[in-house]
Amino acid sequence: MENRITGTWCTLLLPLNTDDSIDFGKLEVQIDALIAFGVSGIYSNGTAAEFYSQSEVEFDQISELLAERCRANATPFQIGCNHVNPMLALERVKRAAALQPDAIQVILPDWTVPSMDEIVDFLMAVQQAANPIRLVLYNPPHAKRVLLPEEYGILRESGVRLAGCKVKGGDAAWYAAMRQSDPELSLGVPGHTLASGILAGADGSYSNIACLHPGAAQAWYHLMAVDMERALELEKRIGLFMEQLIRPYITRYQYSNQAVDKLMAAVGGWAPITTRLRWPYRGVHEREVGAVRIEAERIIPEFFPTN
Ligand SMILES: CC(=O)N[C@H]1[C@H]([C@H](O)[C@H](O)CO)O[C@](O)(C(=O)O)C[C@@H]1O
Repeated sequence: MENRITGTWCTLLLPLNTDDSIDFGKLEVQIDALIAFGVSGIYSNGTAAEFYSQSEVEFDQISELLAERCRANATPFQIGCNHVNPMLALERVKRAAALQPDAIQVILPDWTVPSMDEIVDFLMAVQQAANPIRLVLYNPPHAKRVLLPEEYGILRESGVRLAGCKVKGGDAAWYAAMRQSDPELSLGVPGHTLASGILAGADGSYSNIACLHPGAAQAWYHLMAVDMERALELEKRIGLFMEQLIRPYITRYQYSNQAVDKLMAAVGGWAPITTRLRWPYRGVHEREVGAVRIEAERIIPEFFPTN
């Protein structure tokens, strides 16, 4: 089982100046803070890191910085090579592979719905470009095509060897079908339900609540191994926090997932991250941060350690 991708994986979040340029100094501080918390791993360029609006030069700078800091500190890292343009995604994979990450993440081609044959063609080329670096398929619920468990089996039979997937998860039948399709696939699920996810058969998470506090999210992951009952009790309160304080920004005010991930980081205050998102997406206003923090501290004090 030692090859499985487990634990709490923390996303990078782009620190942006008021002209929308990236503050690389602050990004380095953020990466070093994540490393100091001893998290299971760090990844770049998911949705939360705003991969969809980076230039190729910025992509390279971010990947190189992450690789350099993680390698110096023996911290596992994955590079997101996601791009809605499959040609550019493939080029990103070639450049990222040279940095020797623990895995490379890719999304499926995502403008028109890809057929299964097209998906296999895409992933076979990506696999060859990444070799020997392993692949994680980032297939979120909002992807144009969300793969069914049996389709992971088709990928495997076609020669695509995925190390992991980053997905929404599902019920007991979904976990059983995934295991049957590809027993070697590490199942990475959302952060705020990780304890029940682990009970059901997940390996780890690409975690939203690690944005709130990476150290607390990691401690929660460790708690799952020693006292699942307490971990599940904390999950209930994390759920309350999400429902009461975070989800309304999405459902009522139409903010994006990445907007609330950055809001959580600003609320947690563990690194210099503001709520700003790159144009044209909107971040939650900074003035909301204080009020959310007061309420959040009441519900999940574990995420606001004092030292
Ligand atoms: C609820 C939750 O944890 N959301 C996280 C999602 C899911 O892990 C993924 O979509 C699989 O469902 O991934 C991100 O968007 C990402 O990697 O950028 C970060 C976000 O915080």
